[in-house]
Amino acid sequence: MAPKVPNVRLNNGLEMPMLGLGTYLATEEEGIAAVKMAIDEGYRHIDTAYFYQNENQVGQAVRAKIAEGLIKREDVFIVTKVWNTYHAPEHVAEACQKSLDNLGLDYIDLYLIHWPMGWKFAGWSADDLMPMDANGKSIVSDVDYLDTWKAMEALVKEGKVKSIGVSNFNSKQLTRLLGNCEIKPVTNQVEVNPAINQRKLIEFCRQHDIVITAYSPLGRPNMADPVVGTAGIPKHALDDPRVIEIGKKYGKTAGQVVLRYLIELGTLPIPKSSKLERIRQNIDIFDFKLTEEEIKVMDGFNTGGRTVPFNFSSEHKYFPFKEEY
Ligand SMILES: NC(=O)C1=CN([C@@H]2O[C@H](COP(=O)(O)OP(=O)(O)OC[C@H]3O[C@@H](n4cnc5c(N)ncnc54)[C@H](OP(=O)(O)O)[C@@H]3O)[C@@H](O)[C@H]2O)C=CC1
Ligand SMILES: O=C1CO[C@H](CO)[C@@H](O)[C@@H]1O
Repeated sequence: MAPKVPNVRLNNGLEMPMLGLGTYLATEEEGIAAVKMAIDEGYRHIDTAYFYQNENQVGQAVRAKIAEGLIKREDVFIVTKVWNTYHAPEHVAEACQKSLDNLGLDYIDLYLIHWPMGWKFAGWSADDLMPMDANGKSIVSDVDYLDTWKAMEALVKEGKVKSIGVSNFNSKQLTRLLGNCEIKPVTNQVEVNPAINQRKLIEFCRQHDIVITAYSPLGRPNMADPVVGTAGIPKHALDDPRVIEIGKKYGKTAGQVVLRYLIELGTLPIPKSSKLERIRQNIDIFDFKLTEEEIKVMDGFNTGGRTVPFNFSSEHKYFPFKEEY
């Protein structure tokens, strides 16, 4: 039987599976196959984004599994995100509708502001998503994320999305949002892995009843990314003999130990894989627990180094990574 993933209760009373499938760079046939395999293996939470240009594939896979009778729509938690070029309130509803159309679904479980920084609107096609100046810096817009948020709240009221949240927000930005919103964000999706364990941001969010979704939970081993390359990739724990040794004790791989560590931290990891063996492994982490000693070993990898530093937008007034957390 496929492992069952526990749910967490969100601050709006809805539930969200504690682990999901990441899909960045899983496009075309690979994307469809990965999501189908994941659903077969027990995943009930899928993370995508307009920016990934694979909502269509995610939707195809989910709808196929519904048609097969394996799941019902309400059994699966679909997360997608409004991209930086669509922050103007007049673009948010259209961006959401495009995501719904791409997915072929009539509601989104969780819709996130992908980054706090708004960029210049350049169009709706894949080529329009990264407006850059001659120096390779993103061309900004001055939209305030509080205005974007109001448009997100309207989507909840219209029933197009069940929950809303943010991604890549720091604690100051969250504080400002919490002081100016009608609907609280249910999650902040940020990078969390042993190299950047985010203990302070996790504690801050816990105090405000916001769950942390952990992106790049494995530190993107061997992944070449067209946006940030491999330059930002911090040394990860996967090859470390101590982590491999901890895994042996439980009959688990180093990857499973890393993902379990993120669960112990209280986060919701969304590892990406398109390979059946890893899709299976990455969800099979709910039958063991790390000891305090083992958690200390994992804490020892924390350097604060980011896989996704996003430096080309560092001059934006809402660039999030200049604050400590
Ligand atoms: N909000 C945001 O700004 C961001 C959100 N995200 C989201 O988070 C998801 C996960 O993060 P991502 O950046 O993809 O990085 P991950 O840390 O999930 O790493 C993915 C890479 O690790 C490989 N891999 C998967 N499982 C294992 C394993 N058990 N052992 C060794 N290697 C493994 C995958 O290869 P293979 O497929 O060949 O198995 C892939 O190359 C994204 O896919 C996306 O959905 C990510 C970045 C930013
Ligand atoms: O979600 C994401 C996936 O990774 C990309 C580049 O590394 C990011 O731009 C983006 O935020």
